[in-house]
Amino acid sequence: MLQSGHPLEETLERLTRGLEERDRGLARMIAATTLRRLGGLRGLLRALLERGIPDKARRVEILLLVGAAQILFMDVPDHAAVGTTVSLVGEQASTAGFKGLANAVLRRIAREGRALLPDVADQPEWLVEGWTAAYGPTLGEAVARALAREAPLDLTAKGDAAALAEKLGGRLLPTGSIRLVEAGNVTALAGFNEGEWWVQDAAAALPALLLHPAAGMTIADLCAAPGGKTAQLAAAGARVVAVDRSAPRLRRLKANMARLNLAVDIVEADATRLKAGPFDAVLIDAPCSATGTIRRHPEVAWTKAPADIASLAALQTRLLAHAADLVKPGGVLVYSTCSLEPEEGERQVEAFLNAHPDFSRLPVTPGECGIAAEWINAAGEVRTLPTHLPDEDPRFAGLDGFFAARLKKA
Ligand SMILES: C[S@@+](CC[C@H](N)C(=O)[O-])C[C@H]1O[C@@H](n2cnc3c(N)ncnc32)[C@H](O)[C@@H]1O
Repeated sequence: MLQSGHPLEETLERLTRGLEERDRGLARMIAATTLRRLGGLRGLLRALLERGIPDKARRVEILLLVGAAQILFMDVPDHAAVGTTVSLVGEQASTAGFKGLANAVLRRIAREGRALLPDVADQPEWLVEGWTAAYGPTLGEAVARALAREAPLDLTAKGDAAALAEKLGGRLLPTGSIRLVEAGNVTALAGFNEGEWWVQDAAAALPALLLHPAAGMTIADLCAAPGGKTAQLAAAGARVVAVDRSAPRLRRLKANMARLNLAVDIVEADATRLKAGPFDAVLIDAPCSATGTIRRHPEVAWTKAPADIASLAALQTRLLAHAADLVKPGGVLVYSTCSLEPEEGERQVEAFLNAHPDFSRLPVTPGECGIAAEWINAAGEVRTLPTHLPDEDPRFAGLDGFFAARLKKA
């Protein structure tokens, strides 16, 4: 998966087909924990294996990472983690010769525990350096640490959020999202089949709120699938034109709207060439590196490279430039990304405003839509971080890293 760049969920879906739900859950947890802690775990193996592992036995390294993750970060009994890993190493002729080594390394990790972990970040260095440059050394490192934690489950209610929070025993956040921990299988939660809510990180719900959607407004959602923000706009009564260039993703959007019983116009198109509008409001929830979602998708940290950020930023620039023409005079444009990288957020908007003097920021104000002052930057844009929304109980803490700017056309 790390080589192919395929998403973790997709890979697990394929590899665990046919397993019982409990075993699938355990496999998911082992894989996600290994990826969340990959930086530290790799450093640990480098320190313990003075001579390294030959390239032809890469599988041994992967098994050791997975074994160490279970010993150091999961409730799996040490003897079980050691035993399973060593027998997997012994299963293939090409790696069987490393059984003794695997046994010795894992037993040492079990004996000495987390004290053995080197003082290195769990996220790739180039990303940590970028966050340190963007947010300062203290906050940048705190962001990297917060991204290694598991995220809670946030839901957006189609109707009365307070009533739904009570029904599900969840916590109602100031922005209207509902936060649950240890929810298990989401499709088994009350109200799923009835279309009363959908899964959406609390920060991901902010861009649509900034438009103050209401009946009588026509809104183009230019990068709409799978439809989290489309659903918010439609549930508020707006007429929504949901555009996306991916047919499979639009099929998911369609299924989601059917479950939620929401009607939207669906258009399969490249939004950089779309001929439509002008609209009262346009939302661009642009494709991005998704580094703000590493808590939920830990593979993102290891499957993205600096060149991806540059090419995504170029696409974002084109999307913004074309969207400018789709907004009617006096209308509003919200641009958002689930990225922590300023190239995909703050700098994108700065460049757009320099090139489009008919647009200006419509700053977000503290308290608007329940948005805390801490989540708003000096320019009046939303910049959430995984360190935001702290809580005594870490299972309830954090937000995805999101950027959202609201711009008004003269
Ligand atoms: C961040 S996701 C959108 C998530 C969605 N707004 C939500 O809240 O559920 C970005 C989407 O942009 C779409 N996309 C990428 N390039 C596009 C383009 N040129 N035109 C239209 N859609 C595009 C992708 O297919 C993807 O579905």
